[in-house]
Amino acid sequence: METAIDSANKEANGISLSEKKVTVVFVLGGPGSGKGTQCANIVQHFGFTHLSAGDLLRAEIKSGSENGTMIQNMIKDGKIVPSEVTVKLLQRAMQDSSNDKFLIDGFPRNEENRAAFESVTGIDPEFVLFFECPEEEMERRLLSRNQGREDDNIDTVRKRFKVYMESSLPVIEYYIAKGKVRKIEAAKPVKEVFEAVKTIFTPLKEKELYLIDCKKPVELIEAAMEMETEQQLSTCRGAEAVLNLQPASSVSIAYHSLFGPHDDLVLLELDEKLLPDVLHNSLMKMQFFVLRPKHMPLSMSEPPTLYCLYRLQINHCCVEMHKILMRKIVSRNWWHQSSKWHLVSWKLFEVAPRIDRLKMLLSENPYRFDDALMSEELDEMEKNNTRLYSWSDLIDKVQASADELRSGLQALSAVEIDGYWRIVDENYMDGILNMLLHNSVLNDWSLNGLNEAEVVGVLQSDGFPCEIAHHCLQVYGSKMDDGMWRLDEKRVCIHFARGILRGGKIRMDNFMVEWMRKIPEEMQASFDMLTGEVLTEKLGIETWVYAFSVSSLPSAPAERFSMLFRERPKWEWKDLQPYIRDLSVPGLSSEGLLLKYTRRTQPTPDAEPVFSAR
Ligand SMILES: Nc1ncnc2c1ncn2[C@@H]1O[C@H](COP(=O)(O)OP(=O)(O)O)[C@@H](O)[C@H]1O
Ligand SMILES: Nc1ccn([C@H]2C[C@H](O)[C@@H](COP(=O)(O)OP(=O)(O)O)O2)c(=O)n1
Repeated sequence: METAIDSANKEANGISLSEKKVTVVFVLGGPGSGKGTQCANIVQHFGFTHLSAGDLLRAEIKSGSENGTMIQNMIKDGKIVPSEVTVKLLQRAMQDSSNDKFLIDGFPRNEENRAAFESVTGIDPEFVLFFECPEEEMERRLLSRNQGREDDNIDTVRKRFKVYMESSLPVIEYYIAKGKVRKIEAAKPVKEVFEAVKTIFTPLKEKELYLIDCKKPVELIEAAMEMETEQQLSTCRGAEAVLNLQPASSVSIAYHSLFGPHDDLVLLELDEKLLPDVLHNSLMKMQFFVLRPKHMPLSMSEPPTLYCLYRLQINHCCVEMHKILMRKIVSRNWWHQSSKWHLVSWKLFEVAPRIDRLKMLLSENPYRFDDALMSEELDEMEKNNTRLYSWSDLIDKVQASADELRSGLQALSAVEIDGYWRIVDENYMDGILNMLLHNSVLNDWSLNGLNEAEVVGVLQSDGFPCEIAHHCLQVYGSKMDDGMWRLDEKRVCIHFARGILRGGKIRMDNFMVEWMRKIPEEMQASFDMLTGEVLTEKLGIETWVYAFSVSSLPSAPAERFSMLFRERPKWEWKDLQPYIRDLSVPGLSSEGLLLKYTRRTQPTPDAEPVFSAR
């Protein structure tokens, strides 16, 4: 009968394992230190294949190999079997496996083992996991192991300890010198030991990022979630466990092998109202979408810069999604292995939506007077060529929730025209606002009580499209309870200040004269309104004013601060505050932001603090 050793011999000239690019972790420690127990956990969570040298040798005895008796006698005596035999068994097991990540447990047990493995396979271990445990504890464990092992008797155990001290410890010292040993205190309870083991394997896993593939059958996701979370969270299972995850916490989830491998990120967006449905009834209809484009940054060290999105579909019709309950980053890897489940652990980070990107996209092609004339003639082809974005295009490109996108569009004063979201050119907005004000004088309208239908009708007859007329009311006014519109003094005044300052820096007195001249009679402008819109500068005895609008600054804090300090190396708090109050960084207070990006100095205790670049 052909044994494992015989056939491994035959294969010795086949594909070399080093060509197969395998990852090997050696697991060492005294007999009974818990190597086998922890290896089982590592396999479950990190997708390695476990190869126990002892188990392979015992299987070889059972197989009736010609070496069987020799191996049996050596084990009974606590001795180490010749490397030739053990290395071939390991080599054969690795070659037979479709996995490329192996935990080799109980090997190399002496220098000869180590050298033979190295020269036969050419493999250098990724690292060596070393379980350190006092002898009394190991002895106690071995004598109550109850696996029917012939060598778990006090005499053999003592011999094994001696061999371990004399032959195995030098191997560990060899790897310590190479900086490869990761030591674990193994005398603690199994769970605690595994916690320590996990932290060692986690950085290894983080080298790769994976995602859920939306094209795979949904039942598999659910089944997989059920399986893993059942073990992990007794009160909270399946999709519920995922949905209930708190930011910065994590849960391990298993996916069926049909899902892998993946290399992207996922984020969850879900209408709160749908939650009960999702949790109790419609689980089978869940579908996951991946919206993160390939070019997104993958750095795990800066979670707030990562954006990912996974969406929920119910009954195969896309549901309008209102609220991000959480964003999830699949932060763990996915080892290909022969067993059918793969494991992945999710970590949640709150991330900010990419509103700068929205601004950039919409600024590519603002809506101008010409568009108003051409709108009807523009066919689909032309629209594609002129970079227009519908709601769903923006959801895809901006990676914000529906709510965030809506408020981003509002902040940019964007308007939906013919199904595409547009920023309206400033000159065009100026034209329509002036026309509205002009008509209010002609028709004796009060700016505190404008009739929508009348205003829109008149503006339309002046050649402005209906959507733009409505948009003008929305941008510069607010609708009151009685259905009438009131123009907002501040917004109108800022509009005119911006218009004047578009020409560049201007002396304060000239600016004030021109500004007052533009402002409608019913309104009162005050310079305070321009906080966060303009900066002033003393040149000799004169004060000059220039546009520096918070809305034109990037929304990412690092870029924002760098822009601010480029503008002015030192800022007093009262000047700085309007330019940073809108910054919202999940998990970081405004105090935290200042600490992170600025250096604060206070010449005397009662002087105003001054902020400069850190
Ligand atoms: N951390 C631990 N605390 C208590 N008992 C343990 C622990 N780890 C393993 N054991 C038990 O000790 C015995 C030896 O563990 P095992 O994993 O077989 O060790 P090894 O593979 O290093 O010889 C087993 O019966 C196991 O259930
Ligand atoms: N590299 C190895 C590993 C194990 N053996 C033999 C000698 C060991 O005492 C037995 C049992 O090893 P195993 O790793 O299964 O068990 P313990 O860690 O000693 O509890 O197998 C060997 O000869 N060479």
